[in-house]
Amino acid sequence: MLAAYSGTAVRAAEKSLLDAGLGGHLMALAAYGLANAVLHRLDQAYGSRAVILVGSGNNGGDALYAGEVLARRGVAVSAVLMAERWHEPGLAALQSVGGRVFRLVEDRVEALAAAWSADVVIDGILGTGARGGLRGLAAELVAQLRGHPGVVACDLPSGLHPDTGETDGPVLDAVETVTFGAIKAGLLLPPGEAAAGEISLIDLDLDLPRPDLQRLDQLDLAEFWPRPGATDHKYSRGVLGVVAGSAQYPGAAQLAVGGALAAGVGMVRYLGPAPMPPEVVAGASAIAANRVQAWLVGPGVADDPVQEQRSYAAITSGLPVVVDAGALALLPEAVGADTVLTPHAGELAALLSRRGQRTERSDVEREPLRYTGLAVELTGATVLLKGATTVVVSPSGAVYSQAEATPWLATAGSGDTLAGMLAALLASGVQSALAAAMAASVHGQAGVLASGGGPIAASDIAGAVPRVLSELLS
Ligand SMILES: NC(=O)C1=CN([C@@H]2O[C@H](COP(=O)(O)OP(=O)(O)OC[C@H]3O[C@@H](n4cnc5c(N)ncnc54)[C@H](OP(=O)(O)O)[C@@H]3O)[C@@H](O)[C@H]2O)[C@@H](O)CC1
Ligand SMILES: Nc1ncnc2c1ncn2[C@@H]1O[C@H](COP(=O)(O)OP(=O)(O)O)[C@@H](O)[C@H]1O
Ligand SMILES: [K+]
Repeated sequence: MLAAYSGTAVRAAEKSLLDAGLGGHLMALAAYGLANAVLHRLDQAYGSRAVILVGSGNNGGDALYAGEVLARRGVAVSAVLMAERWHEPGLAALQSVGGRVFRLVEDRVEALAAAWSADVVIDGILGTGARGGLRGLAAELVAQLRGHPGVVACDLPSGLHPDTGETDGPVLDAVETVTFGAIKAGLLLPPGEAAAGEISLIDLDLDLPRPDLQRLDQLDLAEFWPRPGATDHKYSRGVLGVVAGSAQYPGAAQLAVGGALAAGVGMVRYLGPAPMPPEVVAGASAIAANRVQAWLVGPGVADDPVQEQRSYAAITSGLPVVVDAGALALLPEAVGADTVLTPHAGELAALLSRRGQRTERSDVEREPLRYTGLAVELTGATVLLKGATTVVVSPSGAVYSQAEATPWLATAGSGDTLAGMLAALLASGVQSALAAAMAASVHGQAGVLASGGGPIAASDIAGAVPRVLSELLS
């Protein structure tokens, strides 16, 4: 499990060490970690060139001391002072080993040329002390360096909000971010997380609280994915009730049920008009509440009053329920954490607008964590926001982000499959936010496996799920 923290939490954890006079020691550890990561990227240190973009705070200080280490190893190092102030001892250390210095206000052209001809550009402009994004000349230089293949970010890409992943102004895409003390949550959150590249953590032995964000890995999935025991039978594994599809949209129901069966559930009971595979119990007009452990409602139900009525009954049944697609519009005033909403950005904007918070899709795309949290606050539900990186927020404050997916998953019906997989986990008794993160991860991995780098149809995703799971669980 990757654990990530807000910038504030990391700074608070550092405080006792700083109070004990260990600030210089921490900076030295950070600088060595950063320099080592850069050295790993260079074929050989001697004869390579590095340019350091230096902001006014300690982030610039870390980068300058890393520059000193690199220069001692034979790298030709130049620093570009981006602001009117800089970390004086750090600059003196770099100059003492022959580092060159440019000042952005005076030497823009030379600084830009040096950066473009450098093997590595270290982005040390802003770290956890930033307020807002890059402005003025710094923003211009960074925009002119867009596409540089050798950017290594110091602690985080400058201009990326450490807590939220939001960006305000240009951000330089890094191949690697060397982050200090703890992974910052913003490095794992859309829309800015892609700028971080590969993430390396330099341990500073901080005493950290509960993480602000978690990302599940393969070991977590293997631990938490339900597997039947020798004494299990179909009812003990969990029975899922599904209200999906309509005469107009039968396919959504088939994909959702396909997702649930692939994820592994004891039985699916289906309400609706879509043709179902033989393993599904279908045909009843209602299902007594005690005959299922969880519900999935919504895919393909819009504009079918009977399906909408059934969806509403399931949502208000008190059982765990996944509310997807058309059923999002049927949500009562308040629900509980066992209700999991699965909107994409457009559906989340519509949901918030119905609750009196006028929101556009572009707002959600700019600040996904904030608007997902707002939906949790306004509904009481656990919310999974779909996208290239999927974000899950629960009323308990737990936040997950999963980024296994491929853009080939952006195909009609892909979300129906995800909803089915998630609902299967709820029926098996997995706690809702964890189930949401697990479903997003395995859905993403199944998409990657099914795609193999080329296009997929939604039904291919469910087809690949058992292979992903058998690899995980064996
Ligand atoms: N604490 C520790 O022990 C350790 C900390 N470590 C390192 O310290 C980093 C945090 O350092 P930090 O607190 O000095 O802040 P930092 O991110 O360098 O930038 C703030 C400076 O930039 C300025 N500024 C702000 N916003 C701006 C904007 N939008 N555009 C332009 N300028 C802006 C602001 O100046 P002001 O405007 O306030 O005059 C201020 O001077 C952290 O990320 C990690 O790398 C590690 O060494 C481990 C030990
Ligand atoms: N660019 C992307 N990269 C990776 N995954 C994506 C991307 N766009 C969408 N997805 C994933 O594909 C699925 C699309 O769901 P959704 O929009 O609900 O489709 P539908 O409603 O047609 O089923 C989600 O799981 C989402 O996370
Ligand atoms: K930085």
